Amino acid sequence: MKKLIVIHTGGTISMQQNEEGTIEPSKQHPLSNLNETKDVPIHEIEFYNLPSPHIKPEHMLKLSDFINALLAENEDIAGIVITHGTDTLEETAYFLELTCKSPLPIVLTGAMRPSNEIGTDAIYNFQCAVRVATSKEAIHSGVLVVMNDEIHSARYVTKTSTSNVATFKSPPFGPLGLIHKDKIIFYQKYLYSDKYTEIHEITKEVHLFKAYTGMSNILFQHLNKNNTNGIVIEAFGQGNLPPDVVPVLETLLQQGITIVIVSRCYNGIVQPMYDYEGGGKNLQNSGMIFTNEINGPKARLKLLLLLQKGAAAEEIQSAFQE
Ligand SMILES: NC(=O)C[C@H](N)C(=O)O
Repeated sequence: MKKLIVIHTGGTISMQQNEEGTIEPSKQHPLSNLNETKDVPIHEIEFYNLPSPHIKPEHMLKLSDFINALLAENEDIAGIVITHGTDTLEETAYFLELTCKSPLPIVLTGAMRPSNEIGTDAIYNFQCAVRVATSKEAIHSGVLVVMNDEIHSARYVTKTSTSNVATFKSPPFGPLGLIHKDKIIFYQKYLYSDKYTEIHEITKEVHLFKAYTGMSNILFQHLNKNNTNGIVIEAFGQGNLPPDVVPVLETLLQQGITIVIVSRCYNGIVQPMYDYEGGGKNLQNSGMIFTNEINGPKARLKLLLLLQKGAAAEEIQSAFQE
């Protein structure tokens, strides 16, 4: 029988509530040796024990290298479950989507309440992730996130509530599938596929900004080609910015800094519709790249990987059109 690999990285799912009611990392992983989750042989690895706000792209790269090597060297693996803090889970999931080669299920899960708190979702989410990662339907479905009886794709999933257990949603299209008591059903097929990106280190700097009314150019003025390789901006609506920031952004473009525009709306697409100062048409004419269906943090990771691999301007442009 093929085995399941479980990789723990930390987060609330790895923590315990103490007597004061606050949540802290625990020495012994609370989900280790859980008999009720083990219908398949499980090989467990404590890769990190980090709250997810401590996770950096460097950690993600190490994890992705480890997974690629593990799957290349072993034929007896059915799938992989990764436990992770929920704050940045969607970023690690998308990084793995961009950098892991295998069609085998890679499923991330986490918890909003630690395993010793009333109403914990830790054990249940873990058990569901194990079921999905060992299901045939999950093969060739991209990197998945399993929380609260739902299966989401790494590309679309996002954390929407600070504390509710039903926090993970895929705003544009909903979950790919649902986990029922006796079966797992995929209701949507994941058609999209980001190209595999191979990188070996992280040295590039990509910054993320969010547009707001009266946005000042003060922050952009501190950027230059010596401290910045790329910028992602969550722009207004269909991809528009306040006019005041445009001249400084154009200067940065002239220095060879790549600028990618996503929307700060979580539904709909960006498109160069408006032809006024700061309007999308003007931004695109200046050389900014528009991209859809990924949020700011994910676009930032994608740009980081593309720049890191040394992709030329046309390759970056077409990767963001995928
Ligand atoms: N629910 C959680 O896991 C949140 C926690 N702060 C983390 O991301 O590590």
